[in-house]
Amino acid sequence: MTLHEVYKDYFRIGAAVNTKTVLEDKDLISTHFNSITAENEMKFELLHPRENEYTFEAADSIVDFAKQHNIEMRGHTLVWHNQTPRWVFENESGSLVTREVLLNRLQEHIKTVMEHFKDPFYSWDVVNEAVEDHGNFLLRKSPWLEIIGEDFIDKAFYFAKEANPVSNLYYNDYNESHPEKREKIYKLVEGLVARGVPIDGIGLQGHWNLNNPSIEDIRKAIERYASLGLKLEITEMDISVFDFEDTRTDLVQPTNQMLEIQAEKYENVFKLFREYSEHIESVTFWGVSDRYTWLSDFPVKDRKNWPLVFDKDGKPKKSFESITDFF
Ligand SMILES: Oc1ccccc1CN[C@@H]1C=C[C@@H](O)[C@H](O)[C@H]1O
Repeated sequence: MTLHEVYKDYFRIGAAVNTKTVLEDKDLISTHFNSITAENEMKFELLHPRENEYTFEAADSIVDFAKQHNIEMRGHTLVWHNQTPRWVFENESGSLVTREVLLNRLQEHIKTVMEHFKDPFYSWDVVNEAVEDHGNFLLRKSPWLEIIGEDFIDKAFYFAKEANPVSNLYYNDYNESHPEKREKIYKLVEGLVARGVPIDGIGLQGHWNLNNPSIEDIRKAIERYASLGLKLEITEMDISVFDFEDTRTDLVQPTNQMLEIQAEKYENVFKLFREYSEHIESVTFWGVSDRYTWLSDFPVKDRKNWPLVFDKDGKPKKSFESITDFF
């Protein structure tokens, strides 16, 4: 059976794709996934590189692929501190714009993007990674926060809801299962809900590795976020064979032990997802197969990684069996 068929009674199964992988991996994608996310093509810098110029071609080729194969889409992402062009925050003289100017630019971007993609996606990451990982500040320093103020998040959700009342609107973040970050994300979203901001869900990115986070920490995060009465999506899942701090560059393929541990971790994580499937709308892998993963360039540049359930040749790994052979 295919991945999305196995999970049809639980949640959507998605993959992050780009204009290259939708061509090279089209069979694997159309067979195993019923949701796709554009890895980069719907980010601010790629849709709206200059104030009066929108470039939708690359994103449209991905949407066309999804339509051809009856695959649903989730949008990523409208507001982020990364991959956003400097022009958004500056006026002609290069100094920072005012709160009003930036709010107008944000509203216009969101309205234009939502109106362009006529058929609404089932969900959108409205704000990505606004919470500071460590320390006393709740929000990460960014031009969005510096120029607009703390309510840039509220405003983004209101602009998105006004432009697209159909899609589910998400706050998305990483390290979401680390207790300290979990409580900060919870506090941010609890405030949004309390103010009546139109947020529908929390995206747990799920960039994990063989050793971290523990299954228990992931369970606690799912329970904590679900207690807000919101939907959950696992939005960018991969299980790196290296710990975040591990900078080794000697491997040209994963060791058998790594693949065994990875398969066990995928088995336990998906067992947990099935247990909480009433709260989980989708599980998206941040890539299609080990042939291409963003982790081969992060956190160590040019260091191959093997984090997904299909190998570099598109063949199912032991991890694939461990998440499909459960009944
Ligand atoms: O795991 C992390 C650690 C530090 C910073 C960001 C991240 C994850 N950040 C994600 C990863 C890749 C990008 O393509 C996504 O848009 C972004 O949401």
